Amino acid sequence: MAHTCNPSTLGEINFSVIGQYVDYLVKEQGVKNVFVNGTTGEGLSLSISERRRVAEEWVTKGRNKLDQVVIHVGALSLKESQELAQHAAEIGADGIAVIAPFFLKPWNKDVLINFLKEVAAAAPALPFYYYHIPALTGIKIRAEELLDGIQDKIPTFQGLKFSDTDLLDFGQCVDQNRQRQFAFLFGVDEQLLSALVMGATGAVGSTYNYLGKKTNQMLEAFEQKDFSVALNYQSHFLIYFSCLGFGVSQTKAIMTLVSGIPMGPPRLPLQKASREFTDNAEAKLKSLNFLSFTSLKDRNLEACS
Ligand SMILES: CC(=O)N[C@@H]([C@@H](O)[C@H](O)[C@H](O)CO)[C@@H](O)CC(=O)C(=O)O
Repeated sequence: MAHTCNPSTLGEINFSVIGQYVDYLVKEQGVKNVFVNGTTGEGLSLSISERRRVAEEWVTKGRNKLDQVVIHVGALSLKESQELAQHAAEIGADGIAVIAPFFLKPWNKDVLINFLKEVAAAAPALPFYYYHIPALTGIKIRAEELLDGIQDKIPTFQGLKFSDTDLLDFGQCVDQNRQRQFAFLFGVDEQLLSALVMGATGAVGSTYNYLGKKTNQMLEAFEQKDFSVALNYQSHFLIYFSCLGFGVSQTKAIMTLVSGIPMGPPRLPLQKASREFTDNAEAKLKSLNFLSFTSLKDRNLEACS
């Protein structure tokens, strides 16, 4: 999500750079799938009308350029979630994703499914993804448990966006659904290689905004069974970047440095990355020759916007 650069205000969204952002992802990073209004995009910090407008911009500006625009429509209010789901269908999005409501919480799998089912029903023609991110929602229901029989309740269920480090749970999700054509999209970028081994079919993450090209090279090495090259990418780039800091504010600062597109500060309660962080990041990026990209490769990666 791009904001204007005035940290003393609410952090208004700078819609005008979304077209440029699409072009950057496609041409410079080889990323043609986007996940809009999720964690990195601070979707839960936006008003409903802002979320609608951001979704519209990505769908419009991405037309004939992006392969898939999936809109995160999760909200604490079922009605708001349904409104956003319906809106995503109306504007021609390719899918919707939903996190578990995290204030008044579903206390077991069936209750959570009941909530998800009602949201999915508001957009009955759109593929539906469950966005599993327990560290942020506090909902610890295992994804493997949730997936058991989910298509009977949610016929549009298409896959899982798994943003958790529990690779046992992830592996069981894959293993127990081998007969189904689900997408298993992994969301902990620094563990992607391990998740590929467990059967991930794609990845959604913040770092693909600026490491898409490098990650595509890792995916290619993995497909070629060139594991030492793949491991080299994973350790040199993703683990290295985790030392820089992977918070939403830091991602925006790094994205601005690498892409040249002003991402602006995040909205309160998040704080802008410190000057010290940005200077340090810039020096490291320069030493890695990371401040320019040229060629591209198209893979099953999604950037979070
Ligand atoms: C908690 C968090 O922000 N997780 C990120 C990761 O991409 C994360 O930034 C990365 O693995 C670095 O830790 C994504 O899973 C979030 C994401 O996909 C989104 O923005 O919706």
